[in-house]
Amino acid sequence: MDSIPFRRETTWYGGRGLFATEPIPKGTLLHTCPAPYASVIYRVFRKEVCGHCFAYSFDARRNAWNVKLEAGSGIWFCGEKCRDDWIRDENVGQLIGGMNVAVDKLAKNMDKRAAGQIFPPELLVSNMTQEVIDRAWADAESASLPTDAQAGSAPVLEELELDTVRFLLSAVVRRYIEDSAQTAPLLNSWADLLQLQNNELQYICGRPYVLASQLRIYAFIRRIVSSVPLLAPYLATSETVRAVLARDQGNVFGMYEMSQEGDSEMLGWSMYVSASYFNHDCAPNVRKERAGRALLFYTTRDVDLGEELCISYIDITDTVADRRKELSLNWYFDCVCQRCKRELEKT
Ligand SMILES: C[S@@+](CC[C@H](N)C(=O)[O-])C[C@H]1O[C@@H](n2cnc3c(N)ncnc32)[C@H](O)[C@@H]1O
Repeated sequence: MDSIPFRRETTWYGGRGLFATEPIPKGTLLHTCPAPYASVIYRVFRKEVCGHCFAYSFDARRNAWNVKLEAGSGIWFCGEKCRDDWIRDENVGQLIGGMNVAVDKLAKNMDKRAAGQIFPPELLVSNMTQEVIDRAWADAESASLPTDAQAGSAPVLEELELDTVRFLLSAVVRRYIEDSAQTAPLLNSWADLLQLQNNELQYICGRPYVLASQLRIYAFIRRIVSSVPLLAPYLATSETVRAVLARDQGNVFGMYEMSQEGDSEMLGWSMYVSASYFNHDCAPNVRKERAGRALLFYTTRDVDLGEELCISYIDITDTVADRRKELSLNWYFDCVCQRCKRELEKT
């Protein structure tokens, strides 16, 4: 099929979705996202997973990890091709490698005894509003950067927060690459990313402690980037970091590796902008497949003209109650799909 057989439209239940513009046979490759806009491999997997193609690279025959380090980057690769492609496409100006090393260095200097501390405590309010959030970010922006004499006073971050730092930095570098036009955006631009659903208020209202965590992350990133003149403009305000954080929840994809036994392990997460327009259905007609850095979307059955194209965000073998709970808790919506409707009517 030469043309794209779907288009983006407003759904009857709010927001946008993708709808078939012609009948589409089962097994059709609908959409390919060649590379994520931003991504991170969990630190614990960094030496086991290729930093470019995201392959889990344990060599069972040699009982050894197959991944080779690109010196000075803090990133490991399954082989030379991935390393060279990464240097060419991702590590423009050695920014990502440099950022990774700087994150590791600053993280080492954190006072681990203080890990987990939550501040400022006044942000732990249960009646979180957009106004409280906006004010907190404005205060964080106007806070002055520590002087060299205070170099040891880096904000203390937990492991997942440090992974979030790396995820955000990958977005900052991607934005810089786009602006400096060193390579054309592969598929999605910063402007496209900004069009994604913003879940900031829902996320923070549901988990008020997240706001203080996000501000610590921003303070940590400012410390790292203040010494990199090319990236400093993106951190002068909180716009870039806040925009990505607001779209992280509810729009990103887990990076999974399937074992031969059929278990899946989450290795990290990534943001593929165009792929985020697939809504959820508990009886989906589209499945996604990761092929290296790319995400591919295939129809799982024949689709009629005008039908919405949906993937599943969760384990659809769960009961209707469990599915709805999961979607509400972690995806912030009440599912309107026909399967939920049918199953709810029976209960
Ligand atoms: C990844 S986004 C999908 C694109 C989104 N509709 C938009 O306009 O940006 C996920 C959001 O879409 C909506 N959504 C997706 N599947 C849904 C469903 N089955 N029922 C109700 N809302 C759904 C929810 O607002 C959810 O937070």
